[in-house]
Order: sequence, then C-alpha cells, then structure tokens
Amino acid sequence: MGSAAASPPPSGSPLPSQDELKRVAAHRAVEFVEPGMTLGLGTGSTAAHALDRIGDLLRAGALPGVAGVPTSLKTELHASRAGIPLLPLGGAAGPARIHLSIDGADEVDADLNLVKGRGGSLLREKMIEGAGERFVVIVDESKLVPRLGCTGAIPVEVVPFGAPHTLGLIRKVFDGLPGFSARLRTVKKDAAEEMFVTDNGNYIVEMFFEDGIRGDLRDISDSLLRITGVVEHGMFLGMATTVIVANRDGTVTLLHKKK
Ligand SMILES: O=C(CO)[C@H](O)[C@H](O)COP(=O)(O)O
Repeated sequence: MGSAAASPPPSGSPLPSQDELKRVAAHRAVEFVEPGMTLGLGTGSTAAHALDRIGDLLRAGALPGVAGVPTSLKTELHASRAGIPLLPLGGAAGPARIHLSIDGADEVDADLNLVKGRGGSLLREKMIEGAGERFVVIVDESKLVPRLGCTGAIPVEVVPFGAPHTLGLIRKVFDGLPGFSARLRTVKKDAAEEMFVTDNGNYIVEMFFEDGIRGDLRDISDSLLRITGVVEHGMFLGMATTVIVANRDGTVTLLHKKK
C-alpha cells in the first residue's frame, strides 16, 4: 500500500480523544466529496461524523446535487435528519452508480482488507460499497491490526431458518483452524437474552480466531459463501481504495490500495 502522512499538531497540545480522532478521519474523507456525487453512506460512530459534515456542507450550499445511499436503517434516519437527500440502491434504470462510499471499519490489515459489521450492517455495507467507484475507509489508529480477527469477531449474516444448523456447518468447515470458535450473536433485552436481528431480518454468527486468522482470507471467504444459509460475511477483501487513519499523535495517514 502507498501512504502519506500529515504533520503533527504543535507539541504540548492534549492528546485527542478516540471520538475526536474519528471525527478528524471522517472530515478528511468528506474532502473527497464533490458536487453531484452519489455517496454510499456508512454506518457506525465514525461514519456518523461524516454524515454530520456532509449535512453541514449541503446546508451551506457547498455540495449541490449530492445524495446518498444509506447502509443501514440507523444511517437512513441520521442522514435524513442531517438533510442528506437519499436514494435507493438501483432502480428502473438498472444498478445504482455510486461515486464514493465513506464508512468506518472494525479492523484494517496491512493489505487494506477489513473486518466490518460488528455493528450488524455488513450486508448492505458490502452491497453498497462493493458497487461504488471509490471506497474510503475512516478509522482511528486502534483499528489497524496485524491479522483480521485479532480484536474480535468476524460477523457472518445467516438466514434465521435453520440458523443452529448453519452454525453447525460453519463449525464443521472451520474446526481445524487455530483458535477457532463460533456462536450466534445475542443481545440483552430487559433481563432476557435475544437473537440479534439485522436490518434484513437475519441473524449473525460470530466467528472468533484466537490471535487472528492465520489461514488464507480468500479461501475462508469462498468456503463461507459456499455454505447454504450464509448470506454474507464481514471480511471486505480488496474493497477499500483508501484508508484514512487518524493517529493518536494527531497526524492523519492516507493508505492507498496498490494498483
Ligand atoms: O461495520 C460497521 C457497522 O456494521 C462499522 O463501520 C464498524 O463497526 C465501525 O464502527 P465504529 O465507527 O463505530 O467504530
């Protein structure tokens, strides 16, 4: 990957909070937005800063003709409150043309492969970001990892019908991989534990790899997608064109996909 770093802030200034770093990365990404663009609008706390910034620039008249395709119901609500005109993904004229998507990520490796979807929106994110001409990922430094799966689960969206069966198939396929385990994601509601349900009415299987994935990511992706009942997974391989990293020291690094 190629990279470019901005200069640090003056010494003596206090270290920025993680949320401030997210905002810095998001605002830098919005500099790529041009009038007339259709945007893929990401989901999560980092992407939320980009929505607010785009909304501010639209209100100031700086981004005429900009509209967005939201990657989740939460983003749809946030973007419409921010005044961003919304579009569906595709229509009578055929597939959508998305000039630029901006979204956060849970993990980024040295090849700019990502884990996304710990917020549960991976399917719409992959559909929209995969359809775009450019995909700019915005993260704070804590998201950079040596191997995908180092800091948490790889989410896999599965249909609810026979979900325990699909979980069993996933376990069977990946059982040989070091430190592997899998479970269905649940959420606490009042005192009870319930299945987590995505915007598409599906469930999430969480795949864990102690110390990250040591196998071939493409092979793992292909094996997962061959399991009937699996809808999509949260490894975004080779999709990011640029990753904007807000560093703890206040600098910003741009990492570009190798041509
Ligand atoms: O993939 C996602 C949601 O499905 C998010 O982009 C990812 O979870 C990062 O979230 P945050 O910006 O809040 O750290």
